[in-house]
Amino acid sequence: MINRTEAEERAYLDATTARIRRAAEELDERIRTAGKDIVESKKYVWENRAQLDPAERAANVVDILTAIDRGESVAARRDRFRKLESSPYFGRVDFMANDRERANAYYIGVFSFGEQADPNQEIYDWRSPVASLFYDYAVGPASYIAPEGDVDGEIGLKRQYRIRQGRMEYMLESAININDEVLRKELSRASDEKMKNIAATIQKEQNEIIRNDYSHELIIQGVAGSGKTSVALHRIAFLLYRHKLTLASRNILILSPNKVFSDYISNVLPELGEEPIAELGFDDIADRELAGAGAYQTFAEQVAELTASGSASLIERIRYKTGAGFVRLLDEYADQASERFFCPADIRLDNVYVAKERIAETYGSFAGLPVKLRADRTAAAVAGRTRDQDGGRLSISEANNIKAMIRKMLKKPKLLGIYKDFYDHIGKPELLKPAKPRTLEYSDVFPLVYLKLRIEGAKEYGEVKHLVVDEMQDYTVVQYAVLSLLFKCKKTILGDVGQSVNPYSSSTVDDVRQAFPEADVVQLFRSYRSTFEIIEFARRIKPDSRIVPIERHGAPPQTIRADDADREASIIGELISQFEQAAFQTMGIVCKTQAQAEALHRQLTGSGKSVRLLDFGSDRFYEGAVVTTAHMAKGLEFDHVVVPFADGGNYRTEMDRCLLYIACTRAMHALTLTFHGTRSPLLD
Ligand SMILES: Nc1ncnc2c1ncn2[C@@H]1O[C@H](COP(=O)(O)OP(=O)(O)OP(=O)(O)O)[C@@H](O)[C@H]1O
Repeated sequence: MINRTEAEERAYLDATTARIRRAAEELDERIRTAGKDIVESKKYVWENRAQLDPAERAANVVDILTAIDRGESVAARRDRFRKLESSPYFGRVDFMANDRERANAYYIGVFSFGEQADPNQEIYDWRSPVASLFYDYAVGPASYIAPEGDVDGEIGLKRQYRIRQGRMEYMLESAININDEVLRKELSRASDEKMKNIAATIQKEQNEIIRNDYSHELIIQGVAGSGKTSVALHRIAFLLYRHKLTLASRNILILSPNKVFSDYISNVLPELGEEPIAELGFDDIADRELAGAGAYQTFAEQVAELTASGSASLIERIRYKTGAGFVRLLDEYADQASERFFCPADIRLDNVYVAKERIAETYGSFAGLPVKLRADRTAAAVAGRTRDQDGGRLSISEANNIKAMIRKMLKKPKLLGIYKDFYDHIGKPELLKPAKPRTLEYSDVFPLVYLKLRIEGAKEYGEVKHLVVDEMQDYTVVQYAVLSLLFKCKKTILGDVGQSVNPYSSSTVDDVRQAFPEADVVQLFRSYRSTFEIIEFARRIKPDSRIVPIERHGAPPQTIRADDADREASIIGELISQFEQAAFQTMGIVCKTQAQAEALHRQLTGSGKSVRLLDFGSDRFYEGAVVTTAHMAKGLEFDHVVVPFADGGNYRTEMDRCLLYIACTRAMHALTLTFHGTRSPLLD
């Protein structure tokens, strides 16, 4: 066995970092030489431009571009080596395959490094087949799936390391699975400005999801803090590694709830050596599909309206339009509207006659296609088959004439007209009510998009080969129906039905499955973000949650009663001052409504506190103290969370319960609630 003792491990680490440094320096040299060559080649082309013929010039340009490409990929490798130099590996498994006589020590890192010839000198990428031993097994019998088949054997040793700046901070030997002690140490650290990779401490139940390469659609239902987002991003990194030749970062798209969240998660893939992936919001989809169709409310505006007041008729409209039966009604209407919009008539030209019955019959044979395509196909088919009165083929101009006449038989009203007609058709015109003059309510936006796609046809996002949908509970059945038309690719869909910010239009796992009946579903119950005490506290707010805390302890959450509103604001001010003295990086003051957040932010900054407002207009996550709403804070986390206005008037309904639960579960290490008046009954 190599490197038995800690001293040997430290010497091995020094030797390894030195090898990596040398390799990085060699690459530096190659980059410098390549850079010089490129400059020389450019100079040559420029100086000889008069003598070179166009073909030679083009060939030279291609050479230069290829050299630049090559240089960039060498630079990317060099950057990976530089990162490795600081932290080459985090784990080790000694594994002896049954058909071998000796065990190999496999060191596992974020990237691979070394010569294939000697496994003991190599660092294995955490996504490589052999690395799965590290995540899935304790010491004892184990197996992994290699490209050539299953490899069975025995793990004799498992170690974990924390190495930073080339220095080993600790090393732990574990007979059991990824050591709880290491995980606890990792989770106890103060937060960063951005989400970090978890490659060193991926848990077995998470690893199974990350390495799932077979599900076309995978739904991850996980409690707050169970690592869903982290797991989804690591799964993407895994798939990019496994399918290098066919899948690239540009083929992956994440549908994210807002720009702050996108910014927050943006470091994970680059840390894992992959390019960042593109992100899109449902608002972008609406903008793309409804360009020119008129104004509409945004999701944020709907949430603001609901959290501030939420009239019974608004709630009824939202409920109706997000119910499972609603997509069926839209489908039925789209099917028959396609028939209604097409009005065949006899065609009579000098020497040609086409009966309307023939046109109708041809149109019928293209049932199922979007109307415009259906009319085009009908026009082409009828014009191609028609003969003149003498039995001869039609001239080109006659055929074009007939095609144009048939296309005109499609009497499709404008999109909004169709949508209004839909409500008349189902006998519920009162359900279409503008949010303000000439502005559609948010609950109408995606039914309208869906109807448009069904009637006019969907233009898919062709380059996308994998779609990640985060916060799945906040999208409606209709939105999933829209996704199923626009994205036929593989999908990872994740969320938590217990964390809906909009209970009147949220989706359950079953709702999502209606759109993707073949989807596989996995569930996560262990929560990693918060201390045991914070999770116990959150569980009181939502007793039906199946959240399981991990054994990491901290101060019990505090609920502070103030005498009045001014006193409450000054208590929050004091908490900010304490935070500034503490070792924490982030503090989230999480309000229920946007109006409350704005007012509190004004008050705090007015009294000289350094605190930012995080709202729907924000586009990045900040360190320090921020005032925000539960809706915005979804998916984020803070070292210390303060929940102001936790009184019975502010938090009382079932929707408030969800918002309060979301706010509390954003806390990693400390949680404080403040109120004046009566304490919210949801806390007891
Ligand atoms: N295996 C792990 N090792 C270390 N940290 C982990 C692990 N799994 C999750 N975490 C940490 O737990 C926190 C929560 O993770 P993440 O945000 O991915 O969870 P989530 O399920 O998406 O949360 P939520 O739904 O509440 O927003 C993060 O700080 C993440 O780094």
